[in-house]
Amino acid sequence: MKMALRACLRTKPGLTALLSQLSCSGHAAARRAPALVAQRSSSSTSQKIKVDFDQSSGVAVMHMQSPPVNSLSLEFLTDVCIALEKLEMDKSCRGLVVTSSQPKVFSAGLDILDMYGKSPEHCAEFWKAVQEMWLKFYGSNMITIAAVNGSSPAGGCLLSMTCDYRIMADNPRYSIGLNETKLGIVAPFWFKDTMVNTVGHRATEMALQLGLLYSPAEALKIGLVDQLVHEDQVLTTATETMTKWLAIPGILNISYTCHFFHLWCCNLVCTICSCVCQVIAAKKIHLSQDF
Ligand SMILES: CCCC/C=C\CC(=O)SCCNC(=O)CCNC(=O)[C@H](O)C(C)(C)COP(=O)(O)OP(=O)(O)OC[C@H]1O[C@@H](n2cnc3c(N)ncnc32)[C@H](O)[C@@H]1OP(=O)(O)O
Repeated sequence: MKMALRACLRTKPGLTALLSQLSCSGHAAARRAPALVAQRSSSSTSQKIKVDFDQSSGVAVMHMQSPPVNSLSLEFLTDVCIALEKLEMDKSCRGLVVTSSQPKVFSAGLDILDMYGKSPEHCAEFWKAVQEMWLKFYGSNMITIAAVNGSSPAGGCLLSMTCDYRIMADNPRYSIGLNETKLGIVAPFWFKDTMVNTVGHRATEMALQLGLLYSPAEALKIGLVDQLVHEDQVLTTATETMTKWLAIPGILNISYTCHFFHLWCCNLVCTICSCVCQVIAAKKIHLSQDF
């Protein structure tokens, strides 16, 4: 699925334009962008994101450093999008590892304080930033690996699922999953679709209906993560794994993408049809009650 968006971005200038319109240009441009210096190794830091880029390997590591739990606030999401945009523009950067600088937590998901009691304008901007993060990761031209070195509920799980590969710390105290139902929230359809593309329909159905959070071992079993390693090895394993992925010529990825893009389009059409059917059904019920 991620590959599909990537192919689409490569082949359809229209979508690229659409994505760049959706991109950080509004709120993000107003913020100071961390610069990536063209040298062998460089480091750029915003308040909440630190990016180390090794030019010799073409791999960048994005450290999320927003205490206490890397919750996805508007400010945090904006910094992530700016950093991603910068890396994307640098054609020498081919791989990205995302990890957390916070102990025990990869990301706690959407910042609940940024969603509660805020103006409609703030909520709209916040929600746009969430979608933008998803689009930028899923549509990235880079190979992306999530080094999940702590718990990763809800939006944190979504973030990891937008990556090509997930390595999680093998610590039973950590958990990962889309637990929105437990919070009394319905996960948006694109959260659901991202999970379907990762673990399949049945596992997603169970996970979402019950709002399940999985231990690392359970997550590995259903394919929510791809590999478990000792806590201290998460980042090194991610960079080693990246070498394998980058050894595959990018062109081969593209051929898979066409197939996945087709599936993604079908899925979107089905979702739209199902929404229309629900509206028609609701109207019919309403009319039949009138008579
Ligand atoms: C219409 C919307 C559709 C989309 C819907 C949902 C998507 C989402 O992502 S909603 C967010 C869901 N997130 C969660 O349910 C996670 C809740 N947090 C936790 O489970 C734990 O905090 C976590 C396992 C991440 C870490 O546990 P601990 O290490 O034990 O830390 P604490 O629980 O003590 O938390 C420390 C500190 O962080 C604050 N916190 C935690 N999560 C969030 C969050 N998502 N947003 C904002 N703040 C968060 C927590 O309140 C503590 O604050 P203080 O009490 O001030 O120290």
